[in-house]
Amino acid sequence: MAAHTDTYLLQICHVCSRKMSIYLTLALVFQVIHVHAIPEDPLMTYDQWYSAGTAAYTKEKWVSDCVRRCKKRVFEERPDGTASKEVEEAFESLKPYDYLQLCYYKIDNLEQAIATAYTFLLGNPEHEPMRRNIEYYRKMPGVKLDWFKDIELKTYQAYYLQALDHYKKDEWLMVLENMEKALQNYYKEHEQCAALCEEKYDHESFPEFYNAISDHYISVLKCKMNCPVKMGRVYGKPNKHYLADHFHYLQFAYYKVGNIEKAAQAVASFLLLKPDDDTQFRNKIYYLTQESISETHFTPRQDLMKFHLEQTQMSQLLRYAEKHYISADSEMEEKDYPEEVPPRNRGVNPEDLIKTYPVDPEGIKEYEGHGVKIIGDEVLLNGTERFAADGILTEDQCNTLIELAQKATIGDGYKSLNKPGTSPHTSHEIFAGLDVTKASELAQNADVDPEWVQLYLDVADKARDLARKYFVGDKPLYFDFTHLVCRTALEGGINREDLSHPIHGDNCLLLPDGTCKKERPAYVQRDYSALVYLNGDFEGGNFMFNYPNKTIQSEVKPKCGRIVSFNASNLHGVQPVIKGKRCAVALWFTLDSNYREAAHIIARSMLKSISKKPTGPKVISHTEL
Ligand SMILES: O=C(O)CCC(=O)C(=O)O
Ligand SMILES: [Fe+2]
Repeated sequence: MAAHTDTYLLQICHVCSRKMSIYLTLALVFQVIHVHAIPEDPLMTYDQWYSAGTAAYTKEKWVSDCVRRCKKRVFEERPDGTASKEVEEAFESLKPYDYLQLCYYKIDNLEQAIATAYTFLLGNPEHEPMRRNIEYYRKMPGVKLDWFKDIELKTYQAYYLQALDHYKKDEWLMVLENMEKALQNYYKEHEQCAALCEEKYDHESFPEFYNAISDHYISVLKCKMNCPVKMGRVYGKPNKHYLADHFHYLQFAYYKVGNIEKAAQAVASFLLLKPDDDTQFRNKIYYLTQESISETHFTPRQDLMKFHLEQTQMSQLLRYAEKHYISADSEMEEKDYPEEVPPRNRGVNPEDLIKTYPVDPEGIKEYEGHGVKIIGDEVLLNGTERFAADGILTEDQCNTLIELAQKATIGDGYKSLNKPGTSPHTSHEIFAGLDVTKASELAQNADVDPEWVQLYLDVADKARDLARKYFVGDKPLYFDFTHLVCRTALEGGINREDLSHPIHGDNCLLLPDGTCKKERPAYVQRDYSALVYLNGDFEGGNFMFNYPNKTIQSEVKPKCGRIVSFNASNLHGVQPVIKGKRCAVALWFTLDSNYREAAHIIARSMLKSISKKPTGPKVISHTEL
């Protein structure tokens, strides 16, 4: 490469390169940072600008093209805020830096030539000519090391890369400091990226007003959904798990500095984004073996939950739009949004064991053996994949488990949603729960009789066995989460219009149109659910299966030893507990071994290690049905 010194050419090149860099800055700035700088030539589109620059470059017409472009001085508004696909792709592969570096070199701006060459090479490490250029620059006299810098690097990426550097050197506190900053800057950058999607939208035709609004909105949503993809590029290379990876490094660094709770939280955050990750699942099992850690510590971080919820809602909206608006080519309808509370007092007093609409007595089957009797099937319970049975626990066993539940922490399991002392679902009840890990810790600390915990684990096993036999046959069914919960009515809730537990599916997000989407943050891994009831001496609190419009399909009145089990997508809820305390063991099962709850295994081994041997016949056996 030979440097030109001709002054005129130098000027022209300067203009060209300025246009290129204005374009670069503007296109990136305009699209990413939302700053409306006024360019020299407001009528030129980005595409025109880009092709002008590249034409001047490729034809080595450093004079004519640049001059022609530079003479055009019209001060109107830029006609197009977006670039074509090809131009966008060129930018993504950092191609403009290739042009720019030569331009800078030709006008003897070595510092910028080096920075642009270096930036290009980072994104295109296999590019031999640029590698040779860099070698050439390195050997030039007067060149400073800090001229080799990445112009494209954003703050969020810079912190991320710094954190990785510290990670390599085992500097854990520095990893934490930089990775936390990287995360906060990622969210900020994402906000800006999403804000830019609100830019004007060019309609191909002239649709009528409502269609125009819908089209625009859909295009904005699509653009916003693409932000994490765009932002996951480091040095021009895509990383699909860029955001999730932050939590991987955070969990390790928090572990290294001894903050196991934050490490567990980071694992849960990672799994929220990438639920089938084996390594993090194994980490989770490992952390669960630590004394201070229980299942409840595996709650994703608030900032991520907020971010993830927004993403999920956007994708739901987009799907909804694609299904109902784009494909059907019709307007979205609001009219069949269901009511929040199902119609009650349908003239039937829920006194019977099971109330169904309609009732089919023929559907009742006796389930032979071992004291368990199926009292409700798909016909009786008026829906698919569901059953109810009696006799899974004796009165004594129910009382023991209720006693164990007294040790439950208020709000346990729903920490993030719950005001202390009330239920996450209704302000008229107290909600307190105990998971198996917590229960076994209580046994270990001699706060409860280990037999009680053994009973808790055994009834969970029995419920799982029943569900497996009823729904899946020979395949294994794993525990996903197990929770002993009591809901206690507060005074003065007689005329309540709310529910104890709003209508929901256990593995999906219920949308206003009554469909239930299997998407995070719902626990999509859950395949079957079961409730084992421990008492019936309270008012209200019937379990119900519901139609998508939230009206009732069938009800189950809780009583000691009764189990209701169903496909986790079945819509269901709990009617308000008007008086007294309602206790149950809630269980969620999964067919996916990646999600198996390690807590049961750990709890059993904890119990084994407790010297006090269980006595008496309270423990139920894992009998075949
Ligand atoms: O307690 C019940 O009957 C149902 C509770 C429930 O649906 C849940 O916790 O997801
Ligand atoms: Fe549920």
